[in-house]
Amino acid sequence: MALPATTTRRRTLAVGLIGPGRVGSALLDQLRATQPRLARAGLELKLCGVAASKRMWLDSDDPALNGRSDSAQTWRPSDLNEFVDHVRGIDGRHALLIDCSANDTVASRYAGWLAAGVHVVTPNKLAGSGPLTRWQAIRAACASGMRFRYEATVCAGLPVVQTLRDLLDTGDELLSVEGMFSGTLAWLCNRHDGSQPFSALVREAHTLGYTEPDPRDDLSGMDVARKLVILAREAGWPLSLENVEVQSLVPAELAALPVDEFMLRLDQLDASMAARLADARAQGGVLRHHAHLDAHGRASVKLAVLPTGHPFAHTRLTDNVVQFTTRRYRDNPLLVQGPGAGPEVTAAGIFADVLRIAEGLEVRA
Ligand SMILES: NC(=O)C1=CN([C@@H]2O[C@H](COP(=O)(O)OP(=O)(O)OC[C@H]3O[C@@H](n4cnc5c(N)ncnc54)[C@H](O)[C@@H]3O)[C@@H](O)[C@H]2O)C=CC1
Ligand SMILES: N[C@@H](CC=O)C(=O)O
Repeated sequence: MALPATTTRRRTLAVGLIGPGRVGSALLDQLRATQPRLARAGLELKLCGVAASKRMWLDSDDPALNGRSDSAQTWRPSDLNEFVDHVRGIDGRHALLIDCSANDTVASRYAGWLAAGVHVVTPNKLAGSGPLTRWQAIRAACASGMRFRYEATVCAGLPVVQTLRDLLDTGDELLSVEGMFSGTLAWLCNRHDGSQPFSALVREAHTLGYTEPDPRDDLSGMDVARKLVILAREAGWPLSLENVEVQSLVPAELAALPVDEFMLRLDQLDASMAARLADARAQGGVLRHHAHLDAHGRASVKLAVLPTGHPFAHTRLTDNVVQFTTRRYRDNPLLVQGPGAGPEVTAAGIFADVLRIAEGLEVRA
């Protein structure tokens, strides 16, 4: 539903952002830039705080701290309980937390926040793909009317979760999903032509904000496995990560290193990736990172050689492709395709979730 150009219906949503990294910062920029337009549409997204892993900012509520810094708003040590209490406020206002971290401890708090009357939006995949019981507790916590939205967990800003939701809510039945779900691997496959080492491309993808905070999550296939689990659960299938067959590109000796050390030893991937490229060319094909999920609970993620005439061979840059085969779309699957990684597009996916929640808010005095 489009925002009205102008309105007399005014709503305010108190917002707290957790994880001001690449995606979180892009979202803050977008929130700032769209404020006048939202105000005309009767919506105030009131940023009440930002929490990083070690410190947080709350909007000027501590006279002692503010006094010391000449009334400027001040950063202080991070404390999620204090942060959430502050965003909720004491006046029963509408409140929303946006988790832009990739942290499991933060994800483990969602059910409690929802139960306490706070909406949650996140691109963090760890709740949707983590322990099934935790996922079920989050869904159960929404029963009181709180909203939990996570569109950006699957293919960043592309409307994948919502498309599946709409299919199911209108009575369709999911039979299978296949496609390319990693923006990073799509970009790497498109750029890996032998003119520079694979490791240099991984570093560039990291700098561009396409990879996960730890790029091994992408290279190991785990990021895509998480997306399959999220989609499966959306369809009502009780899939967990251990049910997904995943082919990793990370050599065992690099798997457990601290991330900084892994980045220093990235060139250890170069020889095997050069060999895979040569093999694909010898077969007259291209490398593509491919995933598949079906109603029988089969789920797999792998780097495949596809013929050059295959539709997935003609994708560009970070393009993801998600192909839903359903009862209605059985002969000709429904496709969602486009850029699937990067701070800007991911932030826009999160922002759209925030607006969907805001749209449903009742006006409170
Ligand atoms: N980069 C992309 O294209 C996409 C990213 N995502 C997801 O978005 C999330 C953020 O990704 P990036 O911004 O790229 O990562 P990032 O590493 O740039 O930012 C993560 C932020 O979270 C903060 N953080 C970590 N632990 C925290 C804690 N306990 N409390 C508060 N803050 C904490 C870090 O300090 C950092 O500021 C991840 O969950 C990622 O999977 C989802 C779709 C696309
Ligand atoms: N690192 C992820 C970002 C989006 O989920 C990817 O490359 O797809």
